[in-house]
Amino acid sequence: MDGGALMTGIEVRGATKRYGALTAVDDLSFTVREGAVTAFLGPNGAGKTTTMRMMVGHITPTSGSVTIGGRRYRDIPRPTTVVGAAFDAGSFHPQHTARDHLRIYAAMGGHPDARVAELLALLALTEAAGRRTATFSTGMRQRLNLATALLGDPRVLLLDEPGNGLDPQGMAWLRAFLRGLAEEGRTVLVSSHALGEMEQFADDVVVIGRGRLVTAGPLAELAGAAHAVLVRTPDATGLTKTLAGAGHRVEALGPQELRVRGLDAAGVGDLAALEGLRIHGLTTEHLGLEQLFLELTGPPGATGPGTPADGRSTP
Ligand SMILES: Nc1ncnc2c1ncn2[C@@H]1O[C@H](COP(=O)(O)OP(=O)(O)OP(=O)(O)O)[C@@H](O)[C@H]1O
Repeated sequence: MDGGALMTGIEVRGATKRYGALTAVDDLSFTVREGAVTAFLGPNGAGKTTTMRMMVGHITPTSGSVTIGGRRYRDIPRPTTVVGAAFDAGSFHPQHTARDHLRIYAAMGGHPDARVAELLALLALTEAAGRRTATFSTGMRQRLNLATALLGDPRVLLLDEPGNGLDPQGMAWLRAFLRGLAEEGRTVLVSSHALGEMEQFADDVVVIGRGRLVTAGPLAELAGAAHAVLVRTPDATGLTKTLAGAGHRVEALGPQELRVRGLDAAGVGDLAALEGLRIHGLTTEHLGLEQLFLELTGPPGATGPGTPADGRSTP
């Protein structure tokens, strides 16, 4: 996520949006790189939609800037050829057919009419093309929304909760589809509050809470950092003292079982060896993104980001 490859990357710099006394987005900075799927994560009301709407100029930041390929959306000529955005999948005119809908948006964006049939085929909507959108299922709506965003063959895709309401099959299809777009070199930013969904296919994550950045970076790095080590030791008391003294979090699971955070298995073994403490077993426990997310954003009602975990174990 370095700033070098920002041809069609997204750059959010100190973006703030206030609504009266409420600060929906608060001095937010992050970048989104091309050729990757970036999961934009946060609990309800965190400010994801507000931030994404700033990217396409629907909302003007109170301060700070949001640029795509170094330009504000409104300064991009024929912007829908560069940026495709999908927000509310429920906002189609109910009497329009899928084909009508796409033809109207194609005309508005100056895209060739032939693109409509191409996209209907790509999104498996050809058979339903003549049906009124009022009769569409959630999955069809989400696919029509994606088709609309793709009309201008944009290099940048901003998708607000595209997985909302999808069944497991629909979700599997969406994951493969978005990965394909990223592999073509596109910038794909996908918001979600359903974190388990994103864990399976995102390259990078940006986590926000209460309008502020909580963390951003490659998912693998974050998930790698979020592990615990389960230790079996007859010297639990001594090892707890040693580990806690070195600043690591230790939880007693039983008389001879500890869970350690902040250190990998080799580190635990080395510290124990230094102190002449016996280790009978070391297991690394990987935390899923869901657990990581809870740790980062805190449980509902927590006072701020970074609230420590409540010590629950993962299955
Ligand atoms: N037009 C508005 N006027 C006043 N407050 C607003 C407005 N739009 C959003 N907000 C508030 O800003 C905060 C962020 O909202 P936003 O919709 O961006 O969050 P979100 O992360 O997309 O949430 P969700 O996952 O629930 O969609 C919320 O507290 C919301 O109530």
